[in-house]
Amino acid sequence: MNDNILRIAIQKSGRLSEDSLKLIKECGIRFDNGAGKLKTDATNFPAQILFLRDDDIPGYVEDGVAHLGIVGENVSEESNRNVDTVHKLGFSKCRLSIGVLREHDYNNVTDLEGKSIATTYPRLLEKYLSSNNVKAQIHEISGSVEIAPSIGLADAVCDIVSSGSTLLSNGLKEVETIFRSEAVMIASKHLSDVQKDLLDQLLFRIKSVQAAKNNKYILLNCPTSAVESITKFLPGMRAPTILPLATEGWCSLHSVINENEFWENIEKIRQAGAEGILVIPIEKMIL
Ligand SMILES: Nc1ncnc2c1ncn2[C@@H]1O[C@H](COP(=O)(O)OP(=O)(O)OP(=O)(O)O)[C@@H](O)[C@H]1O
Ligand SMILES: O=P(O)(O)OC[C@H]1O[C@H](OP(=O)(O)OP(=O)(O)O)[C@H](O)[C@@H]1O
Ligand SMILES: [Mg+2]
Repeated sequence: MNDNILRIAIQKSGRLSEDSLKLIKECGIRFDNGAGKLKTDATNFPAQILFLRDDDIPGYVEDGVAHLGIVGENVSEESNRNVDTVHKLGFSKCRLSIGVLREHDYNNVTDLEGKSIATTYPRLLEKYLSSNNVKAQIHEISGSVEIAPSIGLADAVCDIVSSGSTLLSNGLKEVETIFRSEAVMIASKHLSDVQKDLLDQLLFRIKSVQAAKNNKYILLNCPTSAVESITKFLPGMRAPTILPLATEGWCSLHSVINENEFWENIEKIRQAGAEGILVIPIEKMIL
């Protein structure tokens, strides 16, 4: 086996596929992923991409067949495989929740005592129930879980929820959240030194891509006298760039602004005297 390349397993087709492919491409790794291909070599980075069922990825990574994998934390935790979670990726956010029929008069988790619960996540469910001292019968099924109560297969379900529309359209209500998940990168515990170095390079690129998404480049004009108060809201990566304008007493200020604080800070900057504000996306941000 070649210890000098990174074999990265991603989901072949499903909820994680598009964002996983996009992330690898945004990291500048080029490869041909023609339809039906289950394995492809990167052309400009020592990596190979494997396209697999997501449930198989933690096992492949534990065995070292794949060195890295992108999966939901829910799948990684449920698999209980001996792998390292090296980075949270910020997409495919969802929760694992318990749902019961809407007409069920549910008060708290003890109402599940002696009930049957259909799920694809028996291990996570069992952990949650035993931490709440509840004994219920876990009925493991591999899909279409939300149908179970309406056909008499189980009293409750434990499945992935995002918008809640699948629960709603199957006559269910969400009563307990047992796990919050997002896509994560997992790594084998048996990487060679070269592979560890390649992983560091890849994580550096991923963090630069994520930082760029979370920040915007901002340019504005302001009276020179307002620079100090505006800078409080725009500290930049080190400090803002200040350039004089052709108009006496005015300058142009360039900085970065965090997406989460954007609207709140824009208002404060305007009140401090900024005008002609331009906000531009950043493609990569090297921290
Ligand atoms: N509705 C959703 N919104 C956001 N993320 C979700 C949603 N449903 C699932 N996920 C996340 O995406 C992962 C993959 O979901 P998907 O439905 O594609 O899995 P799957 O049907 O088991 O796929 P596979 O065929 O590869 O086994 C889940 O494990 C979860 O982390
Ligand atoms: O709360 P919601 O936004 O409705 O999302 C939740 C649903 O999404 C997933 O299924 P998916 O649609 O991926 O289909 P699947 O059953 O083929 O996995 C999950 O298994 C839930 O059924
Ligand atoms: Mg699966």
